[in-house]
Amino acid sequence: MTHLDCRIHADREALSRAAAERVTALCRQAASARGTCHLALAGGSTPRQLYTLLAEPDWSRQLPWPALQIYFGDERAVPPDHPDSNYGMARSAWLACAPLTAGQIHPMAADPGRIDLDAADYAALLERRLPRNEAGVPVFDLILLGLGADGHTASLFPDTPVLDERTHWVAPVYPGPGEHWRLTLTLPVLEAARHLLFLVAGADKAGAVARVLGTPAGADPLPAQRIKAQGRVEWYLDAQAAGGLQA
Ligand SMILES: O=C1O[C@H](COP(=O)(O)O)[C@@H](O)[C@H](O)[C@H]1O
Repeated sequence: MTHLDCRIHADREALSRAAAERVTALCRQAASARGTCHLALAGGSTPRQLYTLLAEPDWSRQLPWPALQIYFGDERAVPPDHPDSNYGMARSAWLACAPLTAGQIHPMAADPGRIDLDAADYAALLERRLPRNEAGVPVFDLILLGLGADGHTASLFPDTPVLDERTHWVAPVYPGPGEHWRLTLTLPVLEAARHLLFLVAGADKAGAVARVLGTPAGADPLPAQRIKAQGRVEWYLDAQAAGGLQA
């Protein structure tokens, strides 16, 4: 990865406040430089507190609302009101009270019965709405990401074929028995983004963080280690998640 930048915060609360400040600043920068900010949200437990903060008036008034276009980095094939829906979580924590029109929010619809078509539809949406780089890859201004204890990011799981996907911008993933099918942005899209912001909290992530940030990629890199970012990558960790890094 290039331009690696890692910040360690005392706890989840401090991490979320710092991330709210950074996300707000990056959205404002994109809006003033290019008129639009194409922002992809992460799901999972870590960003919920960030979204809740962004819904508060002090943060909300700083966001360039008319310029925001909101997308998702990954999604499970569940209805929006399902507890595992990334869109459902972002909607209840933030988007439901945001001054956005429906046309500014782009949930990643995923239905297990037509998952390939859903992937193609979301990729086509990205091609229509986002600027593209010289290789034709849609370019986000900012993608928020998390890191699972197993090293997955977005829904790029270790040892799944999606890690080799270079020609489709959105792909289906089946993480394993008992799991929902998912859709995810693929590595070329993460790599083309202007900014990637990883938010990682909790002691269960310490091993994955130490491996991704503290060791060379080696022969069997974790999904997050495979990202050859063309833009800037920033890691916001809490002290527990950073616990395996050398001081
Ligand atoms: O499965 C997922 O997990 C990752 C990490 O989530 P967290 O709960 O450990 O914060 C998340 O980034 C991704 O969007 C989600 O679908």
